[in-house]
Amino acid sequence: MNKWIDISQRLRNGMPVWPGDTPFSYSVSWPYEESGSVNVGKLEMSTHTGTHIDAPFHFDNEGKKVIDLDINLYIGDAEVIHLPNVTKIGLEELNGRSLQGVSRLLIRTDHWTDKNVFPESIPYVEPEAADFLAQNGIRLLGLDLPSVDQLDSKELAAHHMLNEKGIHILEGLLLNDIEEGRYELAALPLPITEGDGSPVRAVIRKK
Ligand SMILES: Nc1ccccc1C(=O)C[C@H](N)C(=O)O
Ligand SMILES: [Zn+2]
Ligand SMILES: [Zn+2]
Repeated sequence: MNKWIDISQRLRNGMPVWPGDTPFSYSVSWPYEESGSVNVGKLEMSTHTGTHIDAPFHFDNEGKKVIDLDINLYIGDAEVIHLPNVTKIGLEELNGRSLQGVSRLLIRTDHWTDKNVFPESIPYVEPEAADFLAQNGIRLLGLDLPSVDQLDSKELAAHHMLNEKGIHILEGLLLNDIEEGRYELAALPLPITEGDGSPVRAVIRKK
């Protein structure tokens, strides 16, 4: 049996977040010395910190919230593909990839090299790719990038197109040393009732 591999960014003070968004903060708000029995921590963070999922409510006021998402999306077989040196993820880049019998696709671009700094530019998903992925049965798309759209995009064409095609989004994976192939994935969101997104602990295991 292969071992589970952690493909999540560590949540830590000072970690990079979307420009202008809430910095990640963990502190012990009620220390052992004061309570007499326990350390109790306190978190402040954006729901889009590190490795996380987007709920459709993130980009659509009428969209589903985290609690409405089917947990079955986030556990099961996944294919990892490596697309190094791409500036976009479109039909050309995905051409010839066999996605037979798998509904989760994780794309390793290696583009976000220094995970201590937010990237300046990233490859983005082309709307036509969403169509292709949906036709191939993909329901969850994960990337080693902080967005599926260009960082300065206001239209968020890829977010919307993926959502329209029934494809859910997982962002900020760590896939540096992960070779292509078939894995099992588990990346469950927290049950945040009104959530527009949620951090996840994403893990994979080679099949
Ligand atoms: N946190 C933000 C603040 C302002 C504008 C966008 C974001 C995002 O998080 C977008 C990104 N595509 C995301 O889903 O993580
Ligand atoms: Zn997000
Ligand atoms: Zn997003």
